[in-house]
Amino acid sequence: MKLLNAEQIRQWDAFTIKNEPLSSLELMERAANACARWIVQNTLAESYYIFCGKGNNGGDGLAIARLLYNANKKVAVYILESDAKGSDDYISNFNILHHLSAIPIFMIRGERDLPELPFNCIIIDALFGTGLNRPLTGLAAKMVDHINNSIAPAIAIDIPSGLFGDHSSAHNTIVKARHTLSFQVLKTAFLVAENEPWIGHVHIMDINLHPAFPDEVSTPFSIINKSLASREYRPRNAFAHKGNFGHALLIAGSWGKAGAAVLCSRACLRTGAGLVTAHVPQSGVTVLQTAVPEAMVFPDKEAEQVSGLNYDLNHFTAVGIGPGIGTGVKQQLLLKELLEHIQRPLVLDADALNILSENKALLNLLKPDTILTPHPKEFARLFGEAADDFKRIELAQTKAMELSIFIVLKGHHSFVACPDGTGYFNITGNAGMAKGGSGDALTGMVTSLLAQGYLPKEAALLGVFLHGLAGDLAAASGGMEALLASDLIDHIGNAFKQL
Ligand SMILES: NC(=O)C1=CN([C@@H]2O[C@H](COP(=O)(O)OP(=O)(O)OC[C@H]3O[C@@H](n4cnc5c(N)ncnc54)[C@H](O)[C@@H]3O)[C@@H](O)[C@H]2O)[C@@H](O)CC1
Ligand SMILES: Nc1ncnc2c1ncn2[C@@H]1O[C@H](COP(=O)(O)OP(=O)(O)O)[C@@H](O)[C@H]1O
Ligand SMILES: [K+]
Repeated sequence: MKLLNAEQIRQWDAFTIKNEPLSSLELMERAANACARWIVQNTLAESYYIFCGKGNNGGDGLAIARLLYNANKKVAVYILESDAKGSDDYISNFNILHHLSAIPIFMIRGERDLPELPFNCIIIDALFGTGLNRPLTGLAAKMVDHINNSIAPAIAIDIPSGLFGDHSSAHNTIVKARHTLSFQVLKTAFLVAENEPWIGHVHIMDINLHPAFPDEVSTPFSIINKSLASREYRPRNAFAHKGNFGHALLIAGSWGKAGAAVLCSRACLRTGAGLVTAHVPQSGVTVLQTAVPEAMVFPDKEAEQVSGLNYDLNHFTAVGIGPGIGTGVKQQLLLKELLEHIQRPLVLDADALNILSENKALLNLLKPDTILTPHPKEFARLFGEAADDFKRIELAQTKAMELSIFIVLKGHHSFVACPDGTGYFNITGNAGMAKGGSGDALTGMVTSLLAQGYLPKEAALLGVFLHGLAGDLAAASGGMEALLASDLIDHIGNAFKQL
């Protein structure tokens, strides 16, 4: 699913108005209806304090006020006064509301006009939406501070006021919403960690924008959703044999970190690879053969670390390297040798990435379409710190293009930067996965898909989606706190079944 920017969402509104056709006021009514319905179904409050600007976001707020009143809720409306006369649809809704004398409307001209907010009210934030074009200052910023200083929860309409949809809002004054009710599609602002303090729980209201529009626009970003993942998925042929599903090689583990090799291998097998060989130090052999009897083991000549490649890499259909290997001289030499000789699809994770960070010249050895799976710290070590999350995403895209590789920037919404300049945000996964071992499972899963013949882009997108979905299914059955990477791996099968 394409990820549209604020301007494209505005164009989608206009396209719907022209082609459905309907009036913009009717579309606003549809949006307000969806929000009011959600508010009635999901909240119980003594009263609703609705803060409105004079643009269309404020128009939404005025319509919501009327609909909540019609649903027997106690409402009061506070309008941020400005020199602007207000958008047409704002004015129409203001006139309708004005005639309903039962709803009190207050104009806020100065700080003294700000109402006291009782603890048992709900604040509806309809001050600014996607039309925000600069950070809030003056009375608007004071109003937001006033909302944020209240203990009553705020529900933001479309986007918390003060937040930009498509770029960083660091240092802005922004409404801290408990819930955000947004329209039709996710905005980029909801996908980055730096906005977590403002957006609360995001709920997407379907307002039936015209389905033909997304096909007409091109966007660099997309969302990995179930339909995209299902399109990538290739079910197994009934007459298949293990030779059809490739042979994955995983180079992982060191003394005290044999678990990384176990998790990685198990995830690789659970994702469907025909054969899995783990190259581990000798100390890891018994651990691996006991914990994952389905995997074959290639014991290194060293006891505590992997140190060399004494086999033909062409024997394997895909290779994953990094989890728990350490960053010593021998591992550095091993990685260099691997990068020089490999002719197969490759995934680099964890310590393999840390070695690259300390030996940047190795980046030039990366073959096209290699997949790197850094978390934000590993990414910073590799490519430098970014000023904010949006800049980090931009940097990932630049580097993916420059080096012709895939970069899976891991996080709550992992971002897959592709060498063709496109990028994909994942929407599965949960905070239960924020625990050592989850990343090792991802390495095994992506390597497994590569081994089975999925193209690197397909493997990265499907792997990230299934990994998050398996985490979600595991969390649904055992809760987030208790979630182990092993539980995630045990749910990979159920994740496949949902495709
Ligand atoms: N037909 C449509 O276009 C629909 C629009 N919808 C709503 O319309 C919103 C967008 O409405 P608008 O484009 O009118 O924009 P806003 O309602 O976000 O308001 C923008 C207005 O505020 C001014 N402004 C921007 N930044 C400011 C700042 N920092 N300080 C003071 N003033 C500032 C702008 O000049 C503009 O006049 C969406 O977020 C959504 O809530 C929905 O009703 C769905 C349908
Ligand atoms: N809060 C979260 N929401 C969704 N996914 C998460 C969250 N925290 C971690 N993850 C996922 O778990 C994995 C953690 O990987 P990583 O940081 O490399 O950890 P590890 O120490 O297990 O290797 C990533 O795929 C990441 O996207
Ligand atoms: K808002």
